[in-house]
Amino acid sequence: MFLPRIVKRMSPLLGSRMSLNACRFASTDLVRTEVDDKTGIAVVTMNRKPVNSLNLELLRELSSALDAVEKNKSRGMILASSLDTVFSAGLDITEMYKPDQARLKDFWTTLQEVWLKLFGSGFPTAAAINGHAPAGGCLLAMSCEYRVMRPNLTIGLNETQLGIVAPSWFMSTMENILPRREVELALTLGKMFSTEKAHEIGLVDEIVDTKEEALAKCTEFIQLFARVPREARALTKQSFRREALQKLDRDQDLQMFIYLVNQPQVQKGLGLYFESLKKK
Ligand SMILES: CC/C=C/C/C=C\C/C=C\CC/C=C/CC(=O)SCCNC(=O)CCNC(=O)[C@H](O)C(C)(C)COP(=O)(O)OP(=O)(O)OC[C@H]1O[C@@H](n2cnc3c(N)ncnc32)[C@H](O)[C@@H]1OP(=O)(O)O
Repeated sequence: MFLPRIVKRMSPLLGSRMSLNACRFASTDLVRTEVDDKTGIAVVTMNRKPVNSLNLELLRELSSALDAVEKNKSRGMILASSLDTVFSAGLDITEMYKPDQARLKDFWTTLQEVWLKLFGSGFPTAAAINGHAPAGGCLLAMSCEYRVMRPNLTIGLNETQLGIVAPSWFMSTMENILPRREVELALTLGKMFSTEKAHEIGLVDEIVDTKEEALAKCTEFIQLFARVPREARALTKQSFRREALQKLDRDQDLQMFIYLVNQPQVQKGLGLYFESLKKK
């Protein structure tokens, strides 16, 4: 459950530029939201060790954080990770392997919700990709309008490598950034791009050395819109994204997901993949 703890104070504990400004914090264990009072930009930080895998609870808290950013009328939102080397490992395999059926339904519905809110948000969004971003992690980053990444990491939709299929709205999200042919190739290969390659093809906008620099670049991007009327900007962004958003038939997508995940060969594949991750 989202229980925001909101305080207003000067924070000598925070590093970088955030420390200079009074900040409001709305935090839970899994997601920390800090709004810089000077810029009005919210930094939403995922904090689920060891790899920010997206389980039901993390997704619920992300969903609530997005509601809070919208409600607070923040100038924009930066999505980041508290972990040193991982942005998000994507969907938590344990939610899909030998699942409790009621929870599985909740899990997928909440993922849809997070995507609809993030991809369809009116406020400006940017991802500070300070660690690897496979599959669902890549989806979150791609749902933002701008991506800044540290070097020597990986990002991509690797689902086919796991023997599963990325839903069509994952594909549309990548198609919002890259040419269709490039997307088809990336998805059929289950390609994980290095930071450098992702930058070369335009999946990532900038490469920086540190998380602090990534946050600063994301802030600069969001501040580009400071003088653009908020509503006009929001409607323009949403017009560009409407087709992809409307294509998602939530009920049908849920039924398809439940059916596919419960197939014995998919369960076997997920089990083997999970074991291989553990043995690593
Ligand atoms: C033919 C028909 C087809 C089928 C259709 C079927 C279904 C279709 C429907 C839906 C599609 C579903 C879409 C899914 C999208 C996804 O997001 S799936 C998840 C994909 N994610 C990954 O492949 C990433 C896997 N992880 C990694 O590559 C690495 O962990 C990572 C690079 C992120 C970090 O590396 P490192 O720092 O070295 O950490 P470790 O690898 O050592 O991992 C630490 C512990 O974390 C556990 N873990 C890692 N990833 C996950 C995860 N995604 N879920 C759960 N747990 C994870 C790992 O096992 C380690 O645990 P341990 O410490 O050993 O207990």
